[in-house]
Amino acid sequence: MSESSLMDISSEMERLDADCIIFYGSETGTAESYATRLAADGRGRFSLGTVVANPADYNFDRLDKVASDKSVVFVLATTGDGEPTENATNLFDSVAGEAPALLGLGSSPLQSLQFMIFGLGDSTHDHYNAMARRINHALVRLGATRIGELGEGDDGEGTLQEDFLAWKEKAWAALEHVRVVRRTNPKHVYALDVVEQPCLSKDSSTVYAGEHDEQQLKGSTSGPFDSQNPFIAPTSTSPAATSPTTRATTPPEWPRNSLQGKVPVHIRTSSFRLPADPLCPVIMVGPGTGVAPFRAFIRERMALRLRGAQVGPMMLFFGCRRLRRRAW
Ligand SMILES: Cc1cc2nc3c(=O)[nH]c(=O)nc-3n(C[C@H](O)[C@H](O)[C@H](O)COP(=O)(O)O)c2cc1C
Repeated sequence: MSESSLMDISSEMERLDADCIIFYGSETGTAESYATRLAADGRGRFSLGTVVANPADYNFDRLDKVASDKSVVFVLATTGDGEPTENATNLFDSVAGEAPALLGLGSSPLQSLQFMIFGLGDSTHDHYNAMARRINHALVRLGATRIGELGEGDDGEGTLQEDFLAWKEKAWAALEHVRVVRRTNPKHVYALDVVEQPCLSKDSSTVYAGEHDEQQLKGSTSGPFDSQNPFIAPTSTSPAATSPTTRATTPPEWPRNSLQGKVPVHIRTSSFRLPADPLCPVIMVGPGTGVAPFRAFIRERMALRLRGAQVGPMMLFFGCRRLRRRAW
């Protein structure tokens, strides 16, 4: 795109009535999907007008024009040898290049800009998260104020997802301190009745504890848990293997302080399903928590088999970077 056809950020935010623009620098799509999730989160939780934007389409030389009641978010992967992704090169040149045009506007041209930033990187590379670090440094040098921490997700340690989720919560909390944002009740939250069954323990064969994520295994999530600070138990259920009344079981460490007869459950629907034909052979590759739906697939076919149905062969490949991370 030629320089003249690049869009002006502040006019575009005005046109779209956006409170928050989220730029992603992405080579293989992860940063883009995180930006999209962040935008949905901001809309759902705070009714923020969020827009996801490709930096390749925008002119960053006039970042100073962004109004002080707006927020700019950067979700940036590092590629090459500590380089910006292809779609973020103009962002990099305008903000962190050798002679940013913005510097021609004075010593602190971005003093009214407030930004949030999360980097995606891999600590096995020499220039870990170089893109987010350099953009963060350059923006602060140009006078901008960061909201929350500089988030760093580590693909090398396999904690990208957990790092992102942890950063996101802190970043939203920081935004609440500097902006008048009101939390809204998230959609798709169901209040399920809690039925105490003292005869059950965590070792009972009918109790399924879900897949714990990295933070829960480390014990770094803490209550009180509610819809704004959810206790996440990534899990997947098989309709053939479970009855409607016992389908959801709480993990043994479920925070009992939040159970007052009802438990709010946010169900994220997915279109990820077994093939309709039960005879179809299935090869499943599920590293990390990605193995959760496959466990349900296997239980589904086991249940069908126990009922006398013919089912196709299944192969599951589970991978993780280190033996000690093998949670299951
Ligand atoms: C070819 C290549 C080069 C990379 N170089 C770096 C690097 O220098 N520093 C770093 O922290 N991460 C590096 N990474 C890791 C990526 O930033 C990380 O995997 C990120 O999640 C990719 O996000 P994306 O899917 O949005 O492109 C590299 C990844 C690839 C594939």
